[in-house]
Amino acid sequence: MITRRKARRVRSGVSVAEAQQRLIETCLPLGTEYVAFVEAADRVAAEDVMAMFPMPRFERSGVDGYAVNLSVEEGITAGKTRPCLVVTEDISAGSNFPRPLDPGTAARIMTGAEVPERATSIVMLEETDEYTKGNRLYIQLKHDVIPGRHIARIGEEWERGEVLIPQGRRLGGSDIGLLVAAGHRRIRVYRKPRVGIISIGNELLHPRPDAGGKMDEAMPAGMIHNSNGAMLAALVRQYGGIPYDYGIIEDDAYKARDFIRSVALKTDLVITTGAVSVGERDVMAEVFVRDTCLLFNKVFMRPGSPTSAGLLPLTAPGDCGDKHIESGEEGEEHRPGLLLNPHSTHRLVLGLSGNPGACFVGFELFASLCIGALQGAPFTKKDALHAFLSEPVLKGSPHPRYLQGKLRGDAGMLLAEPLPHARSSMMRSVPEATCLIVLPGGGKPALKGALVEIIPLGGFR
Ligand SMILES: Nc1nc2c(c(=O)[nH]1)N[C@H]1C(S)=C(S)[C@@H](COP(=O)(O)OP(=O)(O)OC[C@H]3O[C@@H](n4cnc5c(N)ncnc54)[C@H](O)[C@@H]3O)O[C@H]1N2
Ligand code: MOO
Repeated sequence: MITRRKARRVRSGVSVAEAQQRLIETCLPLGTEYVAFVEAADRVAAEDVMAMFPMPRFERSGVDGYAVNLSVEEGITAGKTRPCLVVTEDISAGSNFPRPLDPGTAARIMTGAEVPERATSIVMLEETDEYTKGNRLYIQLKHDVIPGRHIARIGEEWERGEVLIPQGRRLGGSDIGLLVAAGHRRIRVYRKPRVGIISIGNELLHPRPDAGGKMDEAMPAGMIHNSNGAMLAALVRQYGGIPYDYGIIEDDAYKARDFIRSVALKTDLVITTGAVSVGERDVMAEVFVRDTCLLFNKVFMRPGSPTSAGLLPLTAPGDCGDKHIESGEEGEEHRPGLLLNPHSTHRLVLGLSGNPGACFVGFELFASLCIGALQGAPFTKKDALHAFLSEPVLKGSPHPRYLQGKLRGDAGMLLAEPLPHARSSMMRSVPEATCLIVLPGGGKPALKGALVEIIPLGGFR
């Protein structure tokens, strides 16, 4: 039997990339559902969307002007007098079946209107002089007329059956415009992951959102507000999940496990914050080793090194937790084989640090990927870019650091500025951060002007 103390110390450390890979392997896309286009923003397409008809569907005028029926010789006059045409029709956008245009005549036509049959070109309004004779309208052409000008041909933009929106695409406003233009009223999307959020710590006070006013009046010494729970819920929503904030639980490993299991049964992913380190009350450290199929419980990074993840069996305590305890020695790697269907039998529990800065970084590096993968959004690994460090970072670290930073341009170069309160225990800088600055491990300081990897923060598409 493993002791409680040992459970907290048995650590299975991995790199950030390995931790991301292990998480992604367990996050299979959830089921799908149809939503109306008005509900589809920020959802992920679960099917290829094909055009129901070509675009344009009819020959369309690109300008306000006159449709003309002229032979090439009549239109391109090589210095001879340009033709004068009688206007026989007035075609506005939305008119159906305009009458075919007789040779040598013109029809007034608006942008977006259907071009009449036998029209050879559209002449812009500005390129004609209009005059009336008797009660008839005529136009005098001021320039040569190039055949086919300003006529958008059927299927010029897309043909019927072409894939316009690929499966796996997170839908923005422009995708929804395309969806409707292509003839669809609804789209099949992946279900939004339900994400249970649990904050652990006896020092935490629940900020009741409905209480109104300031919250600090009756706050006992030693207590703090559960700001991580609120932050995580908002971040989950930002990344397309549905947050369920289950509030605060006390530092008791068995109660924590049972509570987490009850949350896991109602959600698709559980995120906890706090109690993952090595302290006496760090009960999540115990839960991960004893009760889950551990994926990792240490990541070689700062901040957030105690970040942990495991698959919690949904039925009675599964034997995979026990297996890890039997074989687990301090620092030894133990990883379950990939489960065939983690959704149905187990639930992924991601344990983020309680330190607010570390909790934020952990969310951006790990939780956001899980929420994306559960929605079928392609795994982008948060593409890394590079920028020049605007200030030196003197404090080295044996493990890579993920510093909150702000991106700005200077003389055409991208600079990454480390933020002053970018510490694990602090959250003041978090709202200002637009990237994470990745500083390699090895203990050396990073110099001003060094080219560093950056991970832009925010949504993914
Ligand atoms: N002896 C050691 N101590 C610590 C180690 C270590 O290796 N050995 N690691 C340190 C590192 S690194 C980190 S990070 C923290 C991680 O601690 P936990 O994730 O277990 O978090 P807690 O101990 O529960 O809390 C840390 C800190 O954050 C505050 N907190 C917790 N929950 C919330 C919340 N929901 N909202 C706002 N603030 C929260 C909590 O009050 C603490 O101040 O451990 C180091 N220690
Ligand atoms: O890993 Mo901790 O988040 O550095 O302070």
